[in-house]
Amino acid sequence: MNVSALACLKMRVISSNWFKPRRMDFPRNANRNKIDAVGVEVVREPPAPRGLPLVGTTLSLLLRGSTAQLHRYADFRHKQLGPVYRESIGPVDAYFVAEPLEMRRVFQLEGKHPRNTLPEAWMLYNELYGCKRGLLFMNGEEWLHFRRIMNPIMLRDDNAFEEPCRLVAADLVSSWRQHANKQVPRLEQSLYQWSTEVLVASLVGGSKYKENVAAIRQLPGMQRLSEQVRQVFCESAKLSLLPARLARAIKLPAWSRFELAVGHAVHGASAMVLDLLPYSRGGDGMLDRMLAAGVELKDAVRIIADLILAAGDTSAVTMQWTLYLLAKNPEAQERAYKDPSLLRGVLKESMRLYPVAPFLTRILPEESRISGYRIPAMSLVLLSLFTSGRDAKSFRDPLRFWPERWSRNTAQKTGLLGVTQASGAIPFGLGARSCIGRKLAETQIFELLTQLMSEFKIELVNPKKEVDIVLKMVSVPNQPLAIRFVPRK
Ligand code: HEM
Repeated sequence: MNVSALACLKMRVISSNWFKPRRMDFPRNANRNKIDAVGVEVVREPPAPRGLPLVGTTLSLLLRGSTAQLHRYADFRHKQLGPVYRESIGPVDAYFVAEPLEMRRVFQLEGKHPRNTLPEAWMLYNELYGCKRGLLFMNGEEWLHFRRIMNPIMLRDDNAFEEPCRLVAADLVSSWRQHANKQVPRLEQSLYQWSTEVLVASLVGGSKYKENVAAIRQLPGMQRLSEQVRQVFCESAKLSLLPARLARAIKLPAWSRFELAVGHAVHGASAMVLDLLPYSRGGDGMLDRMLAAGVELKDAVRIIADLILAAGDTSAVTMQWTLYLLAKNPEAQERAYKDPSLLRGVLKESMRLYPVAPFLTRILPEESRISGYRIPAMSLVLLSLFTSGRDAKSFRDPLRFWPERWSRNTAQKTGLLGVTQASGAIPFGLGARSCIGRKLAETQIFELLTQLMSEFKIELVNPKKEVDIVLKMVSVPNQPLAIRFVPRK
């Protein structure tokens, strides 16, 4: 990690302590029309829910499950107020947008140096420790400089991620073979380990990783790294319900645990990059390519350390939702087994229904119009991906897990069988600041699914038990997934 980037962070997540309070810069009454001097332009204010004196709408949010269910709360508000509305949640004043074309427009309005928001605790940590971090935390010219270097390295089209992803997936599937027919133990931990190893393998490149896999696994920090990354997410999630500065000021154990977890993960990941140097030289991995592109080692270390964090929860959690959906829908699973080209649709459906980041955030630099509503400069805009991904206007039979909906069909305007507006589902974001790990994430999930499904059926241990989203920084299952893999032969 939405540390989304570290979070991709993941950031994505909003809780009441995420943002600093902003001055209310226009009156609260919704839909107040304004006419300019020549009587031409009608500027509307977005609708806003009515709140109680002093507490505003906090009570409604609490009754609907608090910030752990913010995606459902925003969904309820969209149904009540429409695809664009404004609400203050705690100290945070935000504009929520769920209309696909208007969401696209937000990316056009984001400016040359797009800004999103990050959890207060992460920012506070960096401030206290004077930490210089990776892409997720950079802004302005520094971000643009490194992003331009990293784009061709990470979003390239030469299938360079395939071999590292294949090798790491083969190891995981082989470890799962020992537990065939039984509930997979420590599923979440194994998937964190898988995403961390995929990143390490991609850093050194497929052939170098193959040559040195035993030595790399023996590196002192390697065993601990995925657990350190997982801990950052566990501790960040706990802290996301409290104002971080207050938690620190009153010496809450949650802050100390968070500080410790981030310290371990950032140092562990940075040390790992240095340890990998001798193995990556002369290969085609990301690390060598970054250095060849002129990135100084100290910058490569901080950028990669954050990639390791950003990759951990996003890929691991997306894979959990994908396994859940396949197990819950055995017929769709059989169709995807028989026709592996459907796997693309499987992943798209999983991220549409269960977006790891249920909200994308942007701070728009200029005063803008969204759906005709005035959005003042420097406003926080939240794109409600949970709502837009489940909207019948964009997706036929929207709650159905239907991988074929993404198959080509020329009779449809979008060219896709069950999709009316594809930008209703943008799990990696759009535009210049969209997820830089997209290609790696897609490749690693395809590789693991391909190997797993060719050998096993994926089943739920308790098929009747419904699993739902809870927001803990990102959208995670509200209970540990109980899955088993049943050999096909
Ligand atoms: C299924 C897996 C993943 C999902 C759903 C995901 C999603 C996202 C989202 C929604 C954003 C913010 C985009 C925006 O604000 O427009 C983001 C940013 C980011 N992601 Fe991912 N991500 C995934 C995997 C990864 C992986 C594997 C890596 C690292 C290799 C990664 C690295 C990053 C970074 C560094 C950023 C910040 C980019 C910037 O600010 O320039 N992500 N991701």
